[in-house]
Amino acid sequence: MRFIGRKNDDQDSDRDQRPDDDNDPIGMGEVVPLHREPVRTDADATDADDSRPRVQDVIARPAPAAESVAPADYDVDPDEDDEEGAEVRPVPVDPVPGSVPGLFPWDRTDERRAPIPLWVSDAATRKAAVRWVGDMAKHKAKFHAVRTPLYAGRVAVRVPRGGARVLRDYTRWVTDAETRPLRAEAVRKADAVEHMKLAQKTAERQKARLAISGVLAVPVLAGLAVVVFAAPVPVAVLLAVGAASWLGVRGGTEDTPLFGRAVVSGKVPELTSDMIIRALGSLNNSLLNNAVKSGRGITFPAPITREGPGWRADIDLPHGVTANDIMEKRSALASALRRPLGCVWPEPDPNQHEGRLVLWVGDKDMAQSRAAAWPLARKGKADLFEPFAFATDQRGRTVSLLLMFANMLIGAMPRYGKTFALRVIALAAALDPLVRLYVYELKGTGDLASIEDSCHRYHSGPAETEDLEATMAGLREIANVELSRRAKVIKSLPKDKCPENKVTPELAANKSLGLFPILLMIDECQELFKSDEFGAEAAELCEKIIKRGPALGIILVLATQKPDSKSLPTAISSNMGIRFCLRVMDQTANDMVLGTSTYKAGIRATEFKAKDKGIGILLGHGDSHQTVRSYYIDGPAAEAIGKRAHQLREKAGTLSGQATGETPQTATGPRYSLLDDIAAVLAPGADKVWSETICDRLADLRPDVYRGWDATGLSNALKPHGITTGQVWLTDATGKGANRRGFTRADLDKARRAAGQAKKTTKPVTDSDGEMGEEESA
Ligand SMILES: Nc1ncnc2c1ncn2[C@@H]1O[C@H](COP(=O)(O)OP(=O)(O)OP(=O)(O)O)[C@@H](O)[C@H]1O
Repeated sequence: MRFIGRKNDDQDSDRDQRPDDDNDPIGMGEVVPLHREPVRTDADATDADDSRPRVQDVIARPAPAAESVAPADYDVDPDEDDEEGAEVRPVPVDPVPGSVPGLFPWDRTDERRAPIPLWVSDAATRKAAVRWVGDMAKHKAKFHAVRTPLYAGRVAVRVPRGGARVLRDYTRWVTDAETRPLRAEAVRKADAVEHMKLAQKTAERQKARLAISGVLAVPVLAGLAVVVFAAPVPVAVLLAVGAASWLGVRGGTEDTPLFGRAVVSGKVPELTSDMIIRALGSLNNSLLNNAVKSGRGITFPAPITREGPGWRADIDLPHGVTANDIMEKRSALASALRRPLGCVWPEPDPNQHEGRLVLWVGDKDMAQSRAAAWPLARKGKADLFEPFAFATDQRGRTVSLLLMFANMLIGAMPRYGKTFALRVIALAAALDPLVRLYVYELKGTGDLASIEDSCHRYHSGPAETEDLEATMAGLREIANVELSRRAKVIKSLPKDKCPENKVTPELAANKSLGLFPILLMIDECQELFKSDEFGAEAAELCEKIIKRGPALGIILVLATQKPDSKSLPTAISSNMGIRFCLRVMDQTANDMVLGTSTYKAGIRATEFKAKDKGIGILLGHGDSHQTVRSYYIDGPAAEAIGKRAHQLREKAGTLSGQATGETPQTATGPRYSLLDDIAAVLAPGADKVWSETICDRLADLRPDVYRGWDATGLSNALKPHGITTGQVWLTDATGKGANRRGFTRADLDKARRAAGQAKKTTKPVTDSDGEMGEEESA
């Protein structure tokens, strides 16, 4: 039993020396923890208040017999404590023996080991095994096929020697050569009787063997004659090759076998409990050191087994040491185990206590292990309401991602796999025909072009003004229009159809509601955020989407190669739900992508090396972070998947926007400006107007652009132009006065003048429906 509070000094020192002695910490037989009941000393008697039980007054003494501990002893009545003359009565604090769960086997929470080995039950491990056998067979066939001429040469050289050996062995057999030493020994001992016995036996054997040879010679010679004179040439050649090979093998020496070895045994050292304990003891952790020294405190709740291409050990660390403590020292652990860093993966077990460590040690460095094929690469659809395969973990198991109701940030230094990771997400979303795709790639290399013809909006460009404007158009369309439209639709739905006030698969599938999931993806988003012209507005719009989008079925995925506060506003980095950080150089970048203090907590993408392409830390998708490698989908594979996605959408009738051939209104497309359009529909002489009136008139003016706009959307669209809407008193057509949201002509004129000054020459602008035009000088 254990104590709460303080024991006497002797006990403490003893306990220090024996940290794991559960049963007898002070060497006095079983001890129970005790509260001090009213202690009747003279000093206490003078001050009744001091006699109340206090935690630091806990004492210990030999345990009473278990049965003498009545449950009533657990109730300590504080009033009783105050009674003068009460006896010192120890009160156990541990539960009554027998009341603890675990007394009966069915009360225990023992983990059951899987009856079927993992390589049979786990599809990934099974696939890895089958793949290994196939690969090995292929490799051996290729290895020996290439060496065939060499083997033929060796056979030719060895056939005479092989023939001579066969002849020698035959002669030895016929002449009973193996008994020759016995006969010689009999001669040496001058044992005539023994010699005669042996000689007679030998003569009999020789006779019998010659007879056998004579009988066998007939079919052998006949067969030989048939092969030479009558057998078809291929059969004769095959038999000749077989015989020559046999003689060649017989003619070889042990040092130079006929066939070379196709595989040099690269034995991976086994992982043993001794190795693990020694390694844990070298991590400079005093609790671990004590446990290693005393030989107690580190236990293995399950045998060390093979799991996937590596070894798995489940370890219960000493009390007070957490799995996180070990993860922080992964590199020291790898050094202690004498394995490359990319092979050593300590992790917590989310289903167990904090001190349970799962240590997986791979046979190969993660970066060198073979990349698995993406499960959706050849067939299948995706459903963004369900997790889709995004990556594999160190053990080759699929790691799935549920993007619905979340946002995602991907960050890394250049050339470490951001775009490849984005490609997996983009292709998965493209394979869900319900999802509307807005894809902006500001590197300009067309890395995501494979899904262009499935996208509602797609733009790829080297972050020039027009590329940023195209991206802003998409952002405005979603943040200023879609968000409020969707919120209205959801609000108007009956409770039984939308109980959680968020988009459900059923609502998304109902085309008339327009609540299809939207995936907005911006690669190299730092280009947008650091732009003087668009940065602030982009940050504001993204924040809006991040906060309100998930419930409304809108998913924002951002990728950046420059995770610093200027290139990635904190309001955005701190609100992203899912994060994937590939290799970064420093703590700041690490914490920007993965979240504040993650570096300190030992979650470090800085530890990846130059070879760790596509490998990163994924956080926010499950209970704990994971090191994963995104699926590798190269250009041609992406093209093929993109084509399939387009066909799926065509069949489902969900192609829209640019995918249907609609030309986005770019800088060279139709030219118009929101401010000019408002000026055009504002009644002459009116010095103020309601937003809803302007929305109706704008929809009449350009239905393709302004249809569906409401007062909120208009306010959002006007904000970047410096116009704030507010309550405006006007009378309606019936002459009834009312206060509604609107703005003044003075504000409109001011904004148009400002726009004119900012752009003396005409310059492309985007409106809030994502269409682009040109704003002219006022
Ligand atoms: N999952 C992966 N497995 C193996 N290699 C990968 C993986 N992902 C990326 N790579 C390799 O890394 C290289 C760079 O990838 P990618 O183009 O995605 O980098 P990036 O971070 O987007 O670069 P940039 O910052 O220049 O945009 C690729 O050419 C590819 O060879």
